[in-house]
Amino acid sequence: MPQSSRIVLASASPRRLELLASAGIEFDVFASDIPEEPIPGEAPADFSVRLAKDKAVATAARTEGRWFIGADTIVVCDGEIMGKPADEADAVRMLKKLSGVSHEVITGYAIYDKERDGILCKPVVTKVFFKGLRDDEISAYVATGCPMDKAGAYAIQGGAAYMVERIDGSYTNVVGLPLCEVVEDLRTLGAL
Ligand SMILES: Cc1cn([C@H]2C[C@H](O)[C@@H](COP(=O)(O)OP(=O)(O)OP(=O)(O)O)O2)c(=O)[nH]c1=O
Repeated sequence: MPQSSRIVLASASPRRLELLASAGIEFDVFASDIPEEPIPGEAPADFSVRLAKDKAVATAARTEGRWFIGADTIVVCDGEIMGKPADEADAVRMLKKLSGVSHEVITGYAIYDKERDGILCKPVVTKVFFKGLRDDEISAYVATGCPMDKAGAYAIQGGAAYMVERIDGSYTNVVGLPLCEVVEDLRTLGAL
């Protein structure tokens, strides 16, 4: 594939890589290093889209390629934006808050076309309903270490699968990349 037509996934997330690869798309991967802090008063969806854009554009500035995909996943529960937990105590706190209630998972994504200097970006929202969690379920799950690099301290595709009663919306969006939307946009842009 010529350098100029390459798709680049601007991410260190193994979940995003697996999802995009599962669609049969050829791409390169370069991790971005963007600070992930909300601006006071920033709406959750705006925050996730801003980070997605920053990841895509920052990676494009230092890497060969044409289309750069950035994404950011957050959990929003009762107005709180949950990124990755700071430590195990924070993971326990997050899971206790998610127990027995519904929350939103928002993945903002951006596709930056370096050649045209244009960007397409949007947030995708999935509603997730958790069963009530017992304290021993939470502590056993946190002890696995799995929650530590996941927004909201859980992985729907991993050890937290049994905690999810149902979802309303895209499953791949919860895992980290709304595949249906991203593939459709790549086609519309002429990247595929
Ligand atoms: C809610 C949820 C999140 N996650 C993951 C997806 C993301 O990798 C992570 C949220 O962190 P992000 O900051 O969105 O992504 P990242 O730091 O892992 O990767 P990068 O910024 O380099 O693209 O949480 C799951 O794997 N399963 C889930 O059920």
